[in-house]
Amino acid sequence: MSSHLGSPTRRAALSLLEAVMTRHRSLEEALDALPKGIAPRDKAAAHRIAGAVLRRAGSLDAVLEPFLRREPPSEVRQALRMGVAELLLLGTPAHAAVASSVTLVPKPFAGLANAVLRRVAEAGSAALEGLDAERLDTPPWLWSAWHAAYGPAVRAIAAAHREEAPLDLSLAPGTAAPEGGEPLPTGSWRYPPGTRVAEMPGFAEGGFWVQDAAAALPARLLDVRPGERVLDLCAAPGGKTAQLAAAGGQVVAVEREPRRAARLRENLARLRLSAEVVEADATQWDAGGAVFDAVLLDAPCTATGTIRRHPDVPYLKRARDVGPMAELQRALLAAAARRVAPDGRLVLATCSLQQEEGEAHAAPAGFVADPVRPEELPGLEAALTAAGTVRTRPDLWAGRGGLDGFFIARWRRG
Ligand SMILES: C[S@@+](CC[C@H](N)C(=O)[O-])C[C@H]1O[C@@H](n2cnc3c(N)ncnc32)[C@H](O)[C@@H]1O
Repeated sequence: MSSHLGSPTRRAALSLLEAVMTRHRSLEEALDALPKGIAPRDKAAAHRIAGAVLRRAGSLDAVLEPFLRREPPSEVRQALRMGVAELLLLGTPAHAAVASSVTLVPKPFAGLANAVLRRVAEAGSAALEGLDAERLDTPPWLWSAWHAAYGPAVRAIAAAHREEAPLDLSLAPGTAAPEGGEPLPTGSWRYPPGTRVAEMPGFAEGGFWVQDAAAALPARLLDVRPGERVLDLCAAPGGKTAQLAAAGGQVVAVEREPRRAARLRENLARLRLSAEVVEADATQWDAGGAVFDAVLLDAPCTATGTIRRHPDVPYLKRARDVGPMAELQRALLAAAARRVAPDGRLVLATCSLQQEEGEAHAAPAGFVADPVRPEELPGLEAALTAAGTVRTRPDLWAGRGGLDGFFIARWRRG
């Protein structure tokens, strides 16, 4: 982080943190709500600072703890967290990190901020030593749920959430990968964290789209052949619709939110792929009796598998959200099953690490498991469960930049 980043960046970072941590808005919404005049470079830098604070807030608070006798106002706490993050995580020179955080707090707190951050700067990275960072930076309800589901691997999952995720691309058939990437055994291409896709050569021409390597698996496992009738339920922004259309499917894509459906159409237009986009609630949609050879349900979920990419998720979701989400998924799964042709197949995917939203889902009535085979998951055999479903986790492919956490099940009419 360069030392000359001015206050527009830090003011923007502070407003992002207030939006997410105090008002429980998503980081994406908060980024959209930043003043229009802010330069893209400042916006990206603000995003990076806010991301570092969201990922490590528990550790940052533990560093601040000895210096705070009473709870400061929320904006002061955020400015202090930002200062500590810049000092200890982002490599900002001490004088710039201290001075800029001090200017963010109301006058009566300037002395406190200055004194605290100087002390932290003196301690340097030693201030983080000995902390149980994995636990501190994970909300207790997620820690317990993951411990119950994955045992000691909870620590590796939490550690993976500290790292910024790489950029993964899916390529349309016949497209050459942009320079600087690494091919992954499952077919995606991986680029270093922070790579800006819209600036990559070929983006406007539409040969590729952003999609985590794990997010690319569900559509691949549906194994669509050219000309098949394919239904994509809960489709926007359309990464999976694009895969299904690129495989030659005659795709109907159903999405409930009009703004998201509009984005899906824009994305398909950029990619020069076609699908019939239907704006409807998939549980209510009247398909007029139509059935499909292959149905993909990428159901809405708590998204706890995407914390690496969305460090705001732990501040937006609560333990009590999981049950109702699983209930909605069951309703969507029943609706999806009704649209499967007599010899058709069905894939369910959720980007959650919560087992209620994954392993707990039973085959719909009249369906049997269509177990995924190891050769369908090259390099990712560890993600295959005994039941023939797929469970990816952020700590898989650890030396390679990790993966989002997905659950995938495949069934066919029995
Ligand atoms: C996990 S996201 C889908 C991501 C998408 N499949 C992709 O690959 O880009 C879930 C989507 O489901 C939509 N959704 C939620 N409930 C729905 C419903 N009842 N019917 C249709 N779409 C729904 C949400 O608006 C959201 O766009």
